Amino acid sequence: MQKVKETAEKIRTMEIRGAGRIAKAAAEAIRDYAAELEVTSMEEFSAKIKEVSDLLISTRPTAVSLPNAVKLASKYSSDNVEDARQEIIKNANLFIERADRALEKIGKIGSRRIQDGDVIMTHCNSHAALSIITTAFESGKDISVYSTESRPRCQGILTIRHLNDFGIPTTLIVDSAVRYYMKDVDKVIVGADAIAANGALVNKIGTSQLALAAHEARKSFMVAAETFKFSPSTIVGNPIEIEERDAEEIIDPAILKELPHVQVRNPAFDFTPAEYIDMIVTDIGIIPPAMAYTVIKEHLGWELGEI
Ligand SMILES: O=P(O)(O)OC[C@H]1O[C@H](OP(=O)(O)O)[C@H](O)[C@@H]1O
Repeated sequence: MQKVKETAEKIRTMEIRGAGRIAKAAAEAIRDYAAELEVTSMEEFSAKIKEVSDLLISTRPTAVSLPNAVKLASKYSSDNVEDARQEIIKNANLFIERADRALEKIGKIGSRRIQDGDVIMTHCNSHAALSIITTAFESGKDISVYSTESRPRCQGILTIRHLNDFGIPTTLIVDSAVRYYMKDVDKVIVGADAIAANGALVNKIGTSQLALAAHEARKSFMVAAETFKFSPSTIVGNPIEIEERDAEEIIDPAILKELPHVQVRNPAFDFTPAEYIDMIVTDIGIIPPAMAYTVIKEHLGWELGEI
């Protein structure tokens, strides 16, 4: 349990972050917990697996990859402990392998849509979006990137380091410079924390500003998302909760204490409506946002069981 608690804490504090990475970390945590779990009955086994699943899911509320991963990894049908344990180990490993393969596939599929000479803008730090960009560059395309700072956690710094390691010409800009530079950009590529059944995207706060600016400037807006980023529960109209993080990510609490009339809001994500999205690059191919429901139904729904 201690190891699961540590992983949960790392996800909560964002030491482990990125919708895909937290999903993989949760699957690993459940697998290792199940492998070592000592119980005397199946009831106890089920209760313990549920307890760790709930703990992991509670760490961050928005990225649907997390509950999807937990549900897929902790799935078992056997009614004896040893077989159920082996099922969980197998399902968790399957999820982890699938997640790694998905990133590669998204890179291959998405990079075909990048033209030689393209200037790309990206936001935050998405491993899926970066897979497209670096695959295109490695296939010999002469591209360059504008990367936003992505306040308040500044994940843009991770992105520029990654792009720099590949030797990709990159410009770091503040979030408020997105519209100013959009005229110089050919394509916007962002990741996803969740995609709703109606094709709306939930991603790092500020993503919808990139989408609006791209729409205004008639630039292409591409989303890179593994199929496990699609949200099954949105089929039945459940909303996706937007995580609001601590004020101290934005302002020193000592300063805030001196300002009794000031409050701070710090939503970590926003919604981009489907009409601003040209395509979603998934591991099963490129789809228009209107096909989100089909992805959930045919590639997630059955595996996740009852919504
Ligand atoms: O799964 P990958 O593509 O890496 O990232 C997807 C998204 O997850 C991140 O969330 P956070 O930084 O954990 O809040 C960003 O919003 C990013 O766009």
